[in-house]
Amino acid sequence: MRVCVFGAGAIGGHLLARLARGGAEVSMVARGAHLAAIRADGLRVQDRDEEIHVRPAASDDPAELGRQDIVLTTVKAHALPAAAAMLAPLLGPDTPVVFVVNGIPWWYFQHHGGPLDGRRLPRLDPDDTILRAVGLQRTIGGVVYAPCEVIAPGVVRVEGSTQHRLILGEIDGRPGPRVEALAEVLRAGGTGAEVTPRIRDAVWAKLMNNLSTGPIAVLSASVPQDSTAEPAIASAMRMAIAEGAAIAATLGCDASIDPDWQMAWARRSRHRPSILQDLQLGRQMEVDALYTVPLELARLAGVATPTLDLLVALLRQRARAAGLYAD
Ligand SMILES: NC(=O)C1=CN([C@@H]2O[C@H](COP(=O)(O)OP(=O)(O)OC[C@H]3O[C@@H](n4cnc5c(N)ncnc54)[C@H](OP(=O)(O)O)[C@@H]3O)[C@@H](O)[C@H]2O)C=CC1
Ligand SMILES: CC(C)(CO)C(=O)C(=O)O
Repeated sequence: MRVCVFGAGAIGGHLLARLARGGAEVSMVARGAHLAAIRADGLRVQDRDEEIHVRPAASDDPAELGRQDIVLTTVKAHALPAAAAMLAPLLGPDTPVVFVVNGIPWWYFQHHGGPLDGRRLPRLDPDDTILRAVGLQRTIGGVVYAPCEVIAPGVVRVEGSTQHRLILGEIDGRPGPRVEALAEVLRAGGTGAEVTPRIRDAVWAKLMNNLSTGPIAVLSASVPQDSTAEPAIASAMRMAIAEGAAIAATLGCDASIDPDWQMAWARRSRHRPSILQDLQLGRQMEVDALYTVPLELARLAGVATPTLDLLVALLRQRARAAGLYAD
């Protein structure tokens, strides 16, 4: 199976290493110092007590990598429109594209059913750029659990505080050999992979994690383990989970998150949530998919979210003040 990971930073590097170990013929689109390091010395992924060293074909020009059996995009949500516009050389007539991304994905209401079916999310896909470049037939949803960080160009570290897994789902819920085949290679590579007919449930379940830990991490400049030690913060995290679950339920999803499990994870985690990494590294912050849009959906669904309203307003203000978000 020829697989290209477009935007192989932290998450993409982790998945690429597992795909390579599972037997896929892997390539990656990257750029800058990270690309230069990988071209010179391969990609090193430190996962708990082992290091996976791979030497994938790597380029900033997809035309050099050619047509693939499957493409995974692992760029931040705000980088997707530009990335989508570059995908064409990687796509054969039937090449699927898995969008591995946190937050509400651009395709959320496509094949959704009911009165909201087909609704666009212009904050995530302005002018339908992604929709037009990729199309719905190719689109597969991807939700990932794996706390990762690029710790030096060409080097990714994966934290061990959670069970690593990629959850895959066709956006119309049909069972599909293409998602099963990818999951199989990932499992062979030693990481978790699941296929679900209800990918939107998985989107919301993961969002509970980001809603409860991301804004607080940014505002306190702390990892979850340190924040949860403060009772008032831990209580705000529980409120955020309850409000997020209420939005999901009103939109017909089961976020099926056990708040005690989520809090127990937070108490163990010394991972810098990726939104805090963005702030501290001076990178554009992934605010809209993870925070602005979920609250817009809350308003659409008529759900009150007072705790999240405050946390997200403060986060947006912090991101603007840092010059890493404009809106
Ligand atoms: N990190 C984590 O622990 C987790 C992250 N996630 C989610 O996964 C997604 C990816 O996050 P993460 O891996 O942390 O992000 P990273 O920034 O580490 O990786 C994205 C990579 O894509 C590159 N990129 C972006 N646009 C292009 C382009 N046009 N051409 C070539 N390369 C490009 C970036 O390069 P450059 O740096 O030059 O912009 C960067 O190397 C996000 O939605 C995030 O929320 C989910 C679970 C955990
Ligand atoms: C918090 C975490 C690691 C959850 O897997 C995440 O999604 C992120 O860092 O953005």
